[in-house]
Order: sequence, then C-alpha cells, then structure tokens
Amino acid sequence: MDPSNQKHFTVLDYVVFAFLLAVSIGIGLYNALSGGRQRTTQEFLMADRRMHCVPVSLSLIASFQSAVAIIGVPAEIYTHGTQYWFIGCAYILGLLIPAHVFIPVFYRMRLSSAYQYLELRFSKTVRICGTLTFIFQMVIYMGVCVYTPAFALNTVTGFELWGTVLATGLVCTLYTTLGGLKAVIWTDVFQTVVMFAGQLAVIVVGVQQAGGVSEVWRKAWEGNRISGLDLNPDPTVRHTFWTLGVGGVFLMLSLYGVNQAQVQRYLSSRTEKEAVRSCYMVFPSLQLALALSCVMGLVMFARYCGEDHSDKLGTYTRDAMVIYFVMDMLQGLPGLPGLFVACLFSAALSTISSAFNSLATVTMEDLIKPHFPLMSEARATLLSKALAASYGLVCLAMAFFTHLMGDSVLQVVLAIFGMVGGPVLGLFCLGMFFPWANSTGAVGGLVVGLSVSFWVGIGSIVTRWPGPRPHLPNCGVILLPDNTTTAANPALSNVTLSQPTGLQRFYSLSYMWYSAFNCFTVILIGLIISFLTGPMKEEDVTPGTIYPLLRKLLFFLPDHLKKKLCCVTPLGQTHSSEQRQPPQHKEMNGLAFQQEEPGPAQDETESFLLHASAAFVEHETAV
Ligand SMILES: CC(C)(CO)[C@@H](O)C(=O)NCCC(=O)O
Ligand code: NA
Repeated sequence: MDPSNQKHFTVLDYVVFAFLLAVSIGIGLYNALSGGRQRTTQEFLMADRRMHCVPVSLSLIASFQSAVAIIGVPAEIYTHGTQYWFIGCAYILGLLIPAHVFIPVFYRMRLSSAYQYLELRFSKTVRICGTLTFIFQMVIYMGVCVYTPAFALNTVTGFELWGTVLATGLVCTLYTTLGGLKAVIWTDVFQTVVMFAGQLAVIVVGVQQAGGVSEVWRKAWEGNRISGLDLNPDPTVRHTFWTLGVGGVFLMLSLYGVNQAQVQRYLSSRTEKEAVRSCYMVFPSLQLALALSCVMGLVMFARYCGEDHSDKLGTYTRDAMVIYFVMDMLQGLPGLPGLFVACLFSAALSTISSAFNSLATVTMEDLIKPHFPLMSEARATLLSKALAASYGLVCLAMAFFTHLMGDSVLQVVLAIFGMVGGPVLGLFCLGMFFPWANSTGAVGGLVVGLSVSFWVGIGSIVTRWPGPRPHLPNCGVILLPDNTTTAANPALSNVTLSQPTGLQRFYSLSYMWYSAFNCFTVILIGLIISFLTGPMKEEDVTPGTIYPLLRKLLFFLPDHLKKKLCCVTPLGQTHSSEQRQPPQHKEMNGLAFQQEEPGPAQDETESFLLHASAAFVEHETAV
C-alpha cells in the first residue's frame, strides 16, 4: 500500500470513537449495579422479562446489522447497481410471519431458549441438534463481525488490525458480562442511533460534494447503476426480484423468526403484544437502514465514476473501498471520520454482544441446566457470566480464522446464514406446521438438510473460486454481466459466463435461495422419514407446539370441511374455551398478561395456543 495514499485521523476523531466505547461500558456498569444487580439468570439472560417495545425493536435491528452490512451493501450497489435494494420487499412477510406465527408460539410457552421448543415438540436429541447448529452459526458469524471493520480500517488508515480486534472483543465482553441482556439491549439502542448518525453524515457530506441529489442520480443513471425490477425466474441468477424478494423472506425468517438472538428479545418483552409491536417497529427502521446503505453506494459511485479516482480504488478490496471513499471524502472535516468509525464499530459491537449473550443463554439452558437440575441460582448466574466471557474469547479466536477468508464479506455472511440458518428454520417449520413429523424425521431431516446445504455451498466455492483475478471493475457505463452466484470475489463475476451444466448448475444456485432451499429440504426429508417410521399421533403432540397452518390457509371453507381436511385438531380445542385463559397461564405471566384485551381479537389459533402454557407446566414438573 502506498503510504502517501493512507488516510489519517485527528484527535477529535479518536475522542468520538473513545466516547462510543466509554458509553457502552458505562451502560454495562449501570446495569450491573442497578435493578437486581444481575444476581439471577432471569435478569442476566432474560432482562427480567420486563422490556418495552422501543428498546427491543432497536435491539432487534442491531443484532443482524453489523459492519458487514454497513460496508457490504454500498460495495454491492457500487459494483452491481441497486437490484439488492429489492430485499426490502422481503421485510414485509419476513417480519409479519415472525410476529404472528413464531412469537405467539414461543411467547406463550414462556421459553428461555428457542430450542426448548424442539424438545417439547420432538425430543431432547432434536433440541441439542438445534442448539449445536445455532452455536456453530453464531461462532462463525461473530468472528466475521469483529474482523471485518478492523480489517477494512487497517488497509485504509493503518489502524492496528489486531489491536482493534482485541479492543472491540474485550470492550464487548466486558459490558456483556457486567450488565447482561439489559445492558446488551440498551447499548444496542445507543449504538443503533450512532450507526444511523454515521451513515447519515456520510450521505449528507457526500451528496453535497457530488453537487446535489440530482447530480448523484444523473451519474448513477448514466453509469447504469439504477436497476429495474428483474423478474428473470432463473434461480442461478444472483440477484433478481425472486431471489431477493422471495428467497429473502426465508433468510429473514431464519433470522427474525427462529434465531435465538431475536427470540430472546421477544421473550424479554413484558407482554406478548409488546413483543409483536417491537417486531412491527423493526420494519421502518430496517427499511431506513437499507435505504441509507444503498444511497451511500450511489453517492460513492457518483464520486468516483468516470474520474481518475478509480485508480486509487483499484488497489483495495471491494469492502475496503467503502472505507477509502468515506475517509477520502471526510478529510478536513474533523470529527466526522471518527463518527463513521464509531458507526462501523457500533454496528459490530451490537452484533457480537447479542451473539455472546444468546450463546451464553443456549449453552446454559440447553446444554448445562438439563444435567444439573439442582444448581443454585447464584451458581447458575455466575456460570452464565463465565460463559458470556468465554464466548468473547472464542470470538477473538474466530476473528483469526476469518483472516483467512476472501473479500466481499456480505455475500459470505448471507450464504452462511442460508447454509446453517436455513436447515434450522426447516426444523422449526417441520415441528410447527406438520403434526405428523416425529423426532426421527426431525433429526434425519436436519442431518440431510445440512449435508445438502454444505454440498451446494462448498460445491459453489470449489467450482468457481479458482480463476484469474482481474482488476476491480471500474465504473464504466457497462454493468457487470452478473448472472453468476459468485461475487464473493470480484474476479468471479467475469469467469463463468457460459451456461453451467449438470451438477455445476446445481452448485450455481443463487446464495439468496439457500435459506429457502435448505428449509424445504429439511421439511421434505423430515416428512418422508416420519411417514416411513410411523407418523406422530395427534394425541402425542404437545399441545401448543403446532400452528394450524392448513386451517388458517383454508379459512374460506366451511367448518365441517376444514375438520375433514385438517385431520389434526390440537388438544383441548373447544369453542367454549375461546375466551378463557387457563389459570396457570395467568399466574405465569403475572400482571403482564392481564393488560391484554380479551375479546374478539382472540381468534381460534390464539385461544388454542393458550393451552400451550398449561401443557408446558405439566411437562416441566414431570421432568
Ligand atoms: C439481515 C439483513 C439481510 C436485513 O436486511 C441485513 O441486515 C444484512 O444484510 N445483514 C448482513 C449481515 C451483517 O450485517 O452482519
Ligand atoms: Na449490529
């Protein structure tokens, strides 16, 4: 790297950045010393289940919005145009379904870990399989999250790489371990605000320097970066309306529906309504986050398009390019580079802190507690804190492995979400929507699903990654002919232009389909194995674990026909019980549930789901 090209920070920039770290630690300390002082697992892992919807919703966005998206989305828009923006369409169903299917089922069972559901519905084995898969996914993810901003910053500014990794990892471990979930959620709130502020500052300055909104638009338009709706049905095309708008729904479901980091936030809400409301509130904020990062890509394009700047960019990876752009533009505006760096690290910190806390929760609830039912609360809390801190160390180790990975980290992360999160989503769908599925089917489905998923995922890497490494595509008028799934490396988009055949076609499935494809594999294999080994009987299924999907979809049919078609009636489903809450339920949710308005809002599904809690109590006491 040419040192004369390197960007530098002023004192004010360091102050802004230090402020972010100090406030985060402060919030951790405050939550360690206030409230119940983090002396129970209920407080440390579940925030006492007293959270309001506003902090929860901001925290929900923060969980999966890391520096990977902050850097990756502008880089994607800069090179391939605005097609990726259509992923915003997937947010509609991707949040409505969690709000009205997953949250009611999980919340009413009063779970701590989402994988507890799998034991209630299937068996202990399935629960452990689900937990281990989740741990695997999050451990890889958090390594990428802590490494990405540090690496990008290092190549552009010479910021010490491993020093930055260490500082982020340790600060995050500190406040997560001190303040538990409350600290994680409240730092998320602060960090999300910083994240938006940083992006907004870059855009405002960028638009101004580019000569106004219309100028940015004109350059992007002439540079062919404004994409229309691509309705090409070919599943191997990387980004189309179908891969983003439909495939994206499954990606969103695996993250916002069944991922422990998010489920834990729903469960920490004071009421179920509050949890649903927080899920709704994610929608506008997530659209805003997407819009900001897409616009940033366009502004960047407007700045470098057709000018000799692109030579300077050529030496960087696509991700580092974004940092270069920001530093280049904000030079001479003291404090603003610092604000952007704070934005980047806010995004990273909020994601890894969620990962630490959710990993500590599942390790405690799913792997340790079942073997030590008599463990005292004090000891369990201490152990949970030790677990949160240990995952902090694991994260640093993973950052080192990420070092070995390629660039364009956005696609890598979304592919991992699809490869590992997709099969887990399938497992939950199998349990919730298919009463016939049994435990053998669930385990078999998951194993086959993960195998196929890694076969395709690794296949796509092996068959495409080798090849020439051309110079970065410059911002000429011709858009990259991008009909491959492999922009994980900019070189790749130029490699495979001939139509793939046979297995290669299978490997070239768009990474945006991974979640959906893997989810359906698990369901299909799970059902086949279940029918071969003897499907589950109606009366053996724990009530409240099934969501009557078929009945809901056939809402237009008369009652007697529905009964015939949907052979499985959840236990205890009677019309007279519709308005009644089982006493156990009320007691378990304390005051919280009494705030819910009874009456016509409660439909059939909700009424039968109420039985879930009763069944859960019986189950737990029997154990
Ligand atoms: C989860 C989505 C797809 C929602 O837009 C987005 O936040 C994203 O692209 N995340 C990438 C992963 C990350 O930022 O760590
Ligand atoms: Na984040």
